[in-house]
Order: sequence, then C-alpha cells, then structure tokens
Amino acid sequence: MSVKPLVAGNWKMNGLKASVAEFEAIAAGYDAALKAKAELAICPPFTLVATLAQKGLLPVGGQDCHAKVSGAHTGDTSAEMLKDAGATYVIVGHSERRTDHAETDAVVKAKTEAAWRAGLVAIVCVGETHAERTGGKTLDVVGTQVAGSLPDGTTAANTVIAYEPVWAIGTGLTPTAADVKEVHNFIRKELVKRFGADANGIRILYGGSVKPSNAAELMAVEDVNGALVGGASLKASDFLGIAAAYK
Ligand SMILES: O=C(CO)COP(=O)(O)O
Repeated sequence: MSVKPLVAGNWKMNGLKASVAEFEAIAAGYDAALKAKAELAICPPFTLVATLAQKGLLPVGGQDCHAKVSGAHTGDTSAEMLKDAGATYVIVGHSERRTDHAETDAVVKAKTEAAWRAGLVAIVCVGETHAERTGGKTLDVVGTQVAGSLPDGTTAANTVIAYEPVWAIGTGLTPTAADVKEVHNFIRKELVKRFGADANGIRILYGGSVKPSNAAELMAVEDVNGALVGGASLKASDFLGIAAAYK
C-alpha cells in the first residue's frame, strides 16, 4: 500500500506574528516536485492557527484540544474551534502534555474522538521515556499507549500516529535506524491486528531531534511515513531541508 508521507512541524510554544513570514517561506519551498512526494503541515500555537490557515498555503493543525465541544473550561480550546479556525490536523497526547498535564491514554483517546467529531485528523503521539527504554520496556509502553489512545474506528483518513521517544525530543539524540524500525514495525502490526489490513495505510511518523542531517536516514526506515518536527520546523530552511528527504 503506498502511503503519502506527512512532514508536520510542531511549533510548540513558539511563534509570534513575525513567524507568519517563516510559514510563507515554507510554503514557497513546497514546490510541485515535493508536493507530489509528501504532504507538509504546520501546527503553530493556537494564536496563529487562524492566521496561517487563512493563507490557504499549507494544512495547519492545533497542538492539543479539549475533549468537549464547549463549556466552562477556562483556557481550553475545542476541536470544533480549531476546525472553525481552519485547521486540518490536531496533535493529541504529545509527551509534553502527557507529562506536564498528566494526560492519560483515556484522555488522549477522548481527545482523538473529539478531533474526529470536529472533522479533524488526529496526530496521536506515543513514545517511551529514557528509563523505559533502558529498562527494556519500549514495546510494552508503546503498545499500551497505542491500545489505550486509539478509539475503535481508527483509519488512515482520520488518524496519524507519531512515535516520539521522550528522550529524543529536543536533545539531539535519536534512536538508531534499527531501533526506529523495530518500533514502527511493531506499531504497524498492532494497528493491523486491531483495525485490519487498511491500517497499512495509517501514517506512522517519527519525531524526536529530526534534522536535515538525519532526515534521509530516518525517513528511509520501513514503516516510517514522515516526521513530526519540533525545533527544526521553526526555520523554513531546516524544515524544507528535512522535507527534501522525500524529493
Ligand atoms: O516533540 C517533537 C515534535 O512534536 C520533537 O521535537 P524536536 O524535533 O525539537 O526534538
């Protein structure tokens, strides 16, 4: 099954009005040759979602959403609000939210359902900590997260998985290609077991210290269908340098 890869930028809590120019520079580099091979998307902070989406240049996503449609939840943003602002995607279950906001798999699952309800594609993040990796628990942890975070009805059209080892995020460290392959193959098997052969079409992104210098090697790994990029998505030249792995 041929799967069009997705290279998504997660700007995290970075980006002011001045960053619109960076987004436009990314879009300018998203030429026909690249478009034919891969999809690019940017997930800016909430404050920029509508501004970037209105440009109509690239798909835009949120970085989190509340599970409910609306209500008394000060500071939160619903999937419906993101959709209304023009978003296509929403990241859910990023490790920075699982850790900083104590988000459990059940919460991530409810947010994934909220994304679908609003007509958004959920980018569901999973990944082990350093202690879990050195303790030999990586596949157990990732398997539990995949099982608990994905609702019944997960398809290639409504969901993207992002494997992001927590210890590789923002550290400059990456797993070996063999380690990435082991986890991505494992996730693929779990998806097919639960959702059937169509799950071969679900994109499984790798995230964690992806840079122009390591993108080609990581993107060539079996069952790696793109990247979720943090720091290197803030500069158009770096982000396009990563996407060039698909040119
Ligand atoms: O967390 C990430 C993307 O969601 C990865 O961040 P870095 O690319 O900065 O390591």
